[in-house]
Amino acid sequence: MLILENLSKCYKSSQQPAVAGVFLEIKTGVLGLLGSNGAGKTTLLQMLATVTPPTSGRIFFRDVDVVAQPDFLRQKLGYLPQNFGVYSSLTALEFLSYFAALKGISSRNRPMELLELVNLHDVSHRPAGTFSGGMKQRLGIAVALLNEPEVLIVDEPTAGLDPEERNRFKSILSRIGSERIVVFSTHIVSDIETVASEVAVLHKGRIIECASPEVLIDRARGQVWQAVIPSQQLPEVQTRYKVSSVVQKAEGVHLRLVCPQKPLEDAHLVEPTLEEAFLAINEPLASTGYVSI
Ligand SMILES: Nc1ncnc2c1ncn2[C@@H]1O[C@H](COP(=O)(O)OP(=O)(O)OP(=O)(O)O)[C@@H](O)[C@H]1O
Repeated sequence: MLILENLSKCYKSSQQPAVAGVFLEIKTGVLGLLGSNGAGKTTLLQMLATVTPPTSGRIFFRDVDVVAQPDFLRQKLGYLPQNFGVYSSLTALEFLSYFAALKGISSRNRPMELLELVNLHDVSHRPAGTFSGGMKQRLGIAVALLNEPEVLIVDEPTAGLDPEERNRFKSILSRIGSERIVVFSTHIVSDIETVASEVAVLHKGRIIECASPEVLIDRARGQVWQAVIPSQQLPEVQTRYKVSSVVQKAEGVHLRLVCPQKPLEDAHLVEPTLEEAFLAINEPLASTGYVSI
């Protein structure tokens, strides 16, 4: 288990802390760290990955304080940073073999085993520079897994990927998360939906929610409504309520909105989506620009 205790990070150039007083207990499984741009996700993951030290607070891995002893976690850690780059002229196999040598991995078979795991074995002899964004990300995961880490940290892995690549990537993360700690950050709610066993929501450096997707959806039951309104009423409804979807049809505008009480006379309750569960959490989230794709 990874335990974050009152973790904070203040950069010298900024008056606001990037991460402020975070407490978290991270167990085996996939933790999705959800937050809008600038919420502090990268800073938090960099502290977890022992790349940057916290200004205050502690991180424990198996009861060892890894702020004081970073090497204890580093040996058991895989980290895929946000801007992972490949050496374009090296083939996937050469690239992995190069990192295997750097990390002191003696098994000659390990690079090919990992290329199979991330489904790149068929293109192992292709230069990595010719790969799509998703293929490069999968190669990055293979690099992060070289040392068989117990903790895998992945920063915004699905940014810029098409839906098919995104799904492939998520299924790899969920397979890895069945036996290790995986922490990945995103600002896309639908990324969390199918892969994360727990979700922590970061807002202005603070964790404002941490629960499983099922619990979050359950809490939103009774607060999500569907209604059909004339299109001229839409601007007013949008200013008064948290509207989660709008579909224009011949008979009027079909909309879904999040509200603790019945908002409109003809509204009826519907099953919440995870995105609506986030809208229901509290006010700041409504304006943080989460997108569902
Ligand atoms: N090296 C740095 N020096 C000063 N301020 C920084 C530094 N890195 C991040 N920040 C600031 O800390 C805050 C959190 O940034 P961070 O990159 O951790 O957020 P994020 O949630 O990962 O954002 P994004 O989704 O855009 O990557 C922001 O206000 C950012 O401007």
